[in-house]
Amino acid sequence: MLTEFFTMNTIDADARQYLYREFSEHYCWNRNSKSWRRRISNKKVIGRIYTVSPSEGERFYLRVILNHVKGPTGFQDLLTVNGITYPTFKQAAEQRGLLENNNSIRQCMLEAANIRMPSALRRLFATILVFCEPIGVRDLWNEFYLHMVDDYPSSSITTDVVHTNRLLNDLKLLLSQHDRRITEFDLPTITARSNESSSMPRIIQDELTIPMDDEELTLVDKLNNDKKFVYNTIMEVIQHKQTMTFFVDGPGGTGKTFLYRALLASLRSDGHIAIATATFGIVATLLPGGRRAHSRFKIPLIPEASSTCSISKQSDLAELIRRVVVLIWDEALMVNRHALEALDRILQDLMEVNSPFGGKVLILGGDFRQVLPVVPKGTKAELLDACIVNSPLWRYIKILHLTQNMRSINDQQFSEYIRRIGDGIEPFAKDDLIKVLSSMAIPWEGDHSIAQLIEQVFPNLQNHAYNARYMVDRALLTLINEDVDKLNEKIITQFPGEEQKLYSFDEVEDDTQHLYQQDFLNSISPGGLPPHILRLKKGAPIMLLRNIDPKVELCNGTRLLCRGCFNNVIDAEILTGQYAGTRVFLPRIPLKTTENVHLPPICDDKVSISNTLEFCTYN
Ligand SMILES: Nc1ncnc2c1ncn2[C@@H]1O[C@H](COP(=O)(O)OP(=O)(O)OP(=O)(O)O)[C@@H](O)[C@H]1O
Repeated sequence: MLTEFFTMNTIDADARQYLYREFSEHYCWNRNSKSWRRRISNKKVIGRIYTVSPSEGERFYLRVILNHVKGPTGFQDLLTVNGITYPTFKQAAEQRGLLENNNSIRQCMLEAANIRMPSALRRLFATILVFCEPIGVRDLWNEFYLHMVDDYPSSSITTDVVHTNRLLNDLKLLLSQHDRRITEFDLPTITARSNESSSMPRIIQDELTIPMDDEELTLVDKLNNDKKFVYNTIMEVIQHKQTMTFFVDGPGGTGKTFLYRALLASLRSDGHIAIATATFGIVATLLPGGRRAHSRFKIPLIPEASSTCSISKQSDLAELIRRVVVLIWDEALMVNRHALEALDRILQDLMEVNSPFGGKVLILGGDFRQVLPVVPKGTKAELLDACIVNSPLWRYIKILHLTQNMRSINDQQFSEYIRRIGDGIEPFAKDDLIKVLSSMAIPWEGDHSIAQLIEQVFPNLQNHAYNARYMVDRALLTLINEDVDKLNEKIITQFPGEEQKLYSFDEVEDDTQHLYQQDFLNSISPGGLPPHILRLKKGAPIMLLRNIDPKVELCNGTRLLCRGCFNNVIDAEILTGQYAGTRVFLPRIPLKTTENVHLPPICDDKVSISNTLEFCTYN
């Protein structure tokens, strides 16, 4: 059947659009003539390939390739990758990026080193140390040392030791942003300090030296009336060293971020320390020196009623928090109240003050019209219970309101419309559906309306593939991942140039008997994990789904432009924010679902396996 499948692919162009397992859905097998012929009936057929255990060696790798290569014309074709024919299916599968290769971390560094961007390479090396738990760190150091120091100035008297120390100090700084120490890794010892002048902890120095351009200092003068009132109320409390927790409530676009920036600029320019955080990394990037609240305060990822933050009283972070005059937490409504309660507990403990948030001035911000915190598979009651407004702390919070929409100040009709929806007073057109303004809508007239939508949002896409400005201003948003995948599929084909496919390596932890087949794992995308196949082209916009490097604003939600794509690394350019234009390397990193995925139970003659297992992917 397989060799006849090859034959059909040689003679029938239509056949070549299918994988082997899909082929039998369109062609049927004639036992007598031992050949395939096109199906005539519309009967639904499900295609599959016999399962093969990894212990069967080459047969297993042949199956892996068959599950990814459409229209092969023979074994030779399957063994050939980029014009080179490999002696085994295993090698061919590795070359196609279908197998996790022991060597893939080295390959990743190698691919990145060829692009000759030493500072991005140093950052990549630190990312690999933090996320990929590589074996043979010293070998990687030795092999890529020269590439990583390539841009350090050299003179006739510069010794190797100078470069080594400089590189180690740079790595130390990069690792410290992930709360990791360089001494945890098998790297040479630093024999000379960088020019750190004071004994002040690095974390405090960083806060005191957050860069601020002149524009930030002018924001206070530009505040409109409602923001001015909120600003003065907060500043008065800070200046009189009183304690208070505020909640700044404002629909999207009313200038909450603008207000925080004005507050931060005023306080920091007076030499005060003000910590800026947000629930999501991408929101935090809008604030100078902003960090994700969970990572800044070391809040557990899934906080519970009695959780606390893991900050020891003697740590530098504790010292920083003691010196802080104000803490800002944007988009606080989208966080589980247990996270806020954990912060309250740790602040009381660190400050040794028995009042809400240890007597610190805390500014929470958000919009009551936004979505509530996520409680996976939670009931309505559980969802409501998770909101910070239902925390016992809420009664200590003073609410301040912003009302004037500054983002659409020149479009009152839209601004009013958005407010009515948020307040729940826009009349329903039918059931619980509201009518979208006709100026914003493309009428649904069948599938071609999708093409129309794409054309409307990305006009003349082919001519703008590398245009960062063009990409920044455009995005299609949808509610569910399935639609995202469908739209991505359509849009990526419109980009010029050759497509590169990147595959994840999926596995179920503790499934030593390989009861879950690769192709099954590849076919599911549990929450938070990307799809098995990433189709990329140079010039295509991409979005990062993981907090990799908050310092350069590389976090969940950062938008980038693909500048190059290899089997183990993506060369990308940051599109927005302070670091727009910076080139970064994105390696494959292991990802794990935050919760157990309910996989179907597998029953075997001898084995049955529980159906809630952790699912990992290496994307
Ligand atoms: N007083 C002001 N003067 C001029 N522009 C302003 C003012 N306040 C806000 N803006 C502008 O209005 C836009 C929206 O402001 P901002 O992003 O601060 O709102 P937001 O409430 O944080 O919105 P969201 O909740 O959607 O994040 C920004 O472009 C900001 O620069």
